[in-house]
Amino acid sequence: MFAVEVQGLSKFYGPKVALDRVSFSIEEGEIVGVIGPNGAGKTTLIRILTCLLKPDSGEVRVFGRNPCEAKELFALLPQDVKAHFYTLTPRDYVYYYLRMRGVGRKEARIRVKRALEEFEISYADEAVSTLSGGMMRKVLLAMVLSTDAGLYFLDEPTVGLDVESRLKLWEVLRERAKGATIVLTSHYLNEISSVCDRVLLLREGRVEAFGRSERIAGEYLRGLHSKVVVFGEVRLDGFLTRRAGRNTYVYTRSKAEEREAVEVLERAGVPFKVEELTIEDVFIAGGLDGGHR
Ligand SMILES: Nc1ncnc2c1ncn2[C@@H]1O[C@H](COP(=O)(O)OP(=O)(O)OP(=O)(O)O)[C@@H](O)[C@H]1O
Repeated sequence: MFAVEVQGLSKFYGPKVALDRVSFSIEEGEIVGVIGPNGAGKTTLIRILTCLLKPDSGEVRVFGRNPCEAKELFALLPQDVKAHFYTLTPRDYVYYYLRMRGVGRKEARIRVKRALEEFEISYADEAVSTLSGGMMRKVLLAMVLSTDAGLYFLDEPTVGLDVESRLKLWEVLRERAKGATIVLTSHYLNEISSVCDRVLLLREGRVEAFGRSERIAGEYLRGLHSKVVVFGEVRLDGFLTRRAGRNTYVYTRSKAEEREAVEVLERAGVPFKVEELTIEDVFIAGGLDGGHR
């Protein structure tokens, strides 16, 4: 049985199409990253899969059931949690969440300890009103992942997390995927491709691609060979270049072109680094963000 199955799913907000005949299925035990530019429909999709929003048309199945009848089988970390119980502590959050999901007192206490340790939450007994955004995000992650759900939906789990916490999360997710399915959205494209088995690329409400990130990158970046990251502003005529803050990305089409770019940059004495193409380049060089593909 598929963990998630979606057929011809569409969702409109008034005249606006948020999801347009979306179809895909996710195997049990997979980690799938839903990616796409702002407004692509990622959150709308997660909300429909978790019974927070009704689709206008199409079929949605979570472990073979309507999502609203499968709530005990999945756990959700929403994109933004607007209201908090300010006097409660991280320990209370995880504990009461588990109790609400029917876990007994003793078992809940064991799992709270494990979850707080797993995410290295050293502030477990402080009121959540004193926590920073990133600290709170970690608490919510520990809370959601403390359950033994068969399926986790994590909408932007890394927002506000520092690098170390992000890497920790990827490690926890890889471990958790040994017995569960995980669907997550994130804007950290390179990290998402290292943690996810497959990525679902949405654009303007449609499935643009679904598969291994290397395959998608290969397909969309056909004709490109490598990326030269130049630490500064340069103009290289005849090359596909993109400005990235203080850096310039120079895309080469062949090994010969890469050598040519390297020689020019060495002669000019500009520092640079040659990198392999990744899924992030699909957005930067492939024009998915700019919509001119
Ligand atoms: N409540 C709403 N009312 C009207 N339009 C909405 C509503 N929610 C989302 N939309 C529109 O639907 C489209 C998809 O939005 P959604 O939030 O699903 O995108 P997203 O991919 O999650 O974006 P982001 O990366 O910015 O979080 C967007 O064009 C958005 O403007």
